[in-house]
Amino acid sequence: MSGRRDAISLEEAQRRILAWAKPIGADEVPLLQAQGLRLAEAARTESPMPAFARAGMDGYAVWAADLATASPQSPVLLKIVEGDARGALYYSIRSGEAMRVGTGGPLPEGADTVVMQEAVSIKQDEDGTRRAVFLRSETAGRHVTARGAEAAAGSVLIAAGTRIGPGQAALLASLGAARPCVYRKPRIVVVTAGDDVVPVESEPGIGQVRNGNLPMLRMLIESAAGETAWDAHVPDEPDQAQQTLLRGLADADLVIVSGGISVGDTDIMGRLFGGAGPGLLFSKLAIRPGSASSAIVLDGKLLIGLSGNPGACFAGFELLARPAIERLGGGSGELKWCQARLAEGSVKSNANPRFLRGVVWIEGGMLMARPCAENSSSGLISIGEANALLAIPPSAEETRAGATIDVRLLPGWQDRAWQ
Ligand SMILES: Nc1nc2c(c(=O)[nH]1)N[C@H]1C(S)=C(S)[C@@H](COP(=O)(O)OP(=O)(O)OC[C@H]3O[C@@H](n4cnc5c(N)ncnc54)[C@H](O)[C@@H]3O)O[C@H]1N2
Ligand code: MOO
Repeated sequence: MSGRRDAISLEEAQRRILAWAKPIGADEVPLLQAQGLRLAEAARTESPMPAFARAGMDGYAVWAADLATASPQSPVLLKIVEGDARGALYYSIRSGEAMRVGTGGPLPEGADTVVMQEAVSIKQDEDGTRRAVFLRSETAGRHVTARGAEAAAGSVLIAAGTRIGPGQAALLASLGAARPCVYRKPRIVVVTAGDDVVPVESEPGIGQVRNGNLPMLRMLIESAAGETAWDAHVPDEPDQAQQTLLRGLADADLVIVSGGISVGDTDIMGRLFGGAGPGLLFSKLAIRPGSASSAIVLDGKLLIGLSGNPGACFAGFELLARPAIERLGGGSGELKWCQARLAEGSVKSNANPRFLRGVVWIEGGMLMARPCAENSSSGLISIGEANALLAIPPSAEETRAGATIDVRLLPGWQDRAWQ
């Protein structure tokens, strides 16, 4: 058996994965536990935002027209009427009056403007009446946020599917959403495979390596807002591998396998992808690295097979597993690309698109990119160095410095981009 498999394009592979993956359900959770999850229902405001016209400064609420003629030579004096200490929700002023207001407090009815207290002096008449003295006119509406200035009643403030971060938390809290309804966190089982892979605590024998893909995949899953239900390592023993996979499929929303997926004699997972069974989505991709990536639906669950080669495993996760996890968690799963200028040297093109681990940075307001050294499928160091995947289009020629290429920014890419 040659083990020959038909390659499909990355776009087609992503389409097949996303056609299968659907959000797995939604729950109400305490607001703080919603961090990083996606909102399942749009958040609306029932009242206008803000709900009342609000003072932007500590000072005096006035009717701006009263100050039209104010100047140092001809001050305008307005009678101070009393509000409460924090503002004057139930108070109103008339022409000729001013009222003390605090930052964030409601504007009294009749007022349209706030004058900062630094620009106002107070004068007391003999009968005890206090007057505010204004030396300048003021534009109507100054230092006032109108009722509904941010949003009208009934507006959608956060669209369904939005990931919840600090800004969304502030908004949800202001709406009283103590337990927002969010898409469930996808539960993932990670299975690494191969007699040649030993636990991190062990001393590798000849031809063996430590299991670096396991912590890498677990952290990648975390960065995609998924959670690892459990992980396991299986030796090159088909029955054990099958048992583990079946258990994984029963427990998880998605199973990710690393290693043993190719056509070699010991590639136990590869046998799964070798036949063209009904659930097989693909078993080879026309990309480098990551060409051995595979996917199959078994027992109604998705199983993604990634290369054991660390660099290819990483690329396969970013291009296939991340979109699947995003989609299961209520996102679109669509990978966004932007453009960067290739900074130095030239990059060898291939008959298939290449997705190189690279570094992007900002220089003169432009996004620049360079591939990491040792960008092979088995490369390890470049995974830690990369903050982007650089898409090198297929071509007979090399891609030269100065060319504009598509780049996929990796989570936390800014940390490096500004260094
Ligand atoms: N005749 C063919 N051979 C290969 C093909 C092919 O189409 N025809 N595809 C090649 C490509 S592309 C890749 S990528 C690899 C995929 O191999 P496997 O996924 O089966 O990976 P393994 O053989 O299990 O391991 C490869 C390599 O990676 C190391 N490894 C494995 N697991 C881990 C781990 N958890 N942590 C760290 N390193 C790991 C392992 O020691 C091997 O060195 O197949 C090509 N061959
Ligand atoms: O999946 Mo393999 O990486 O193309 O090296």
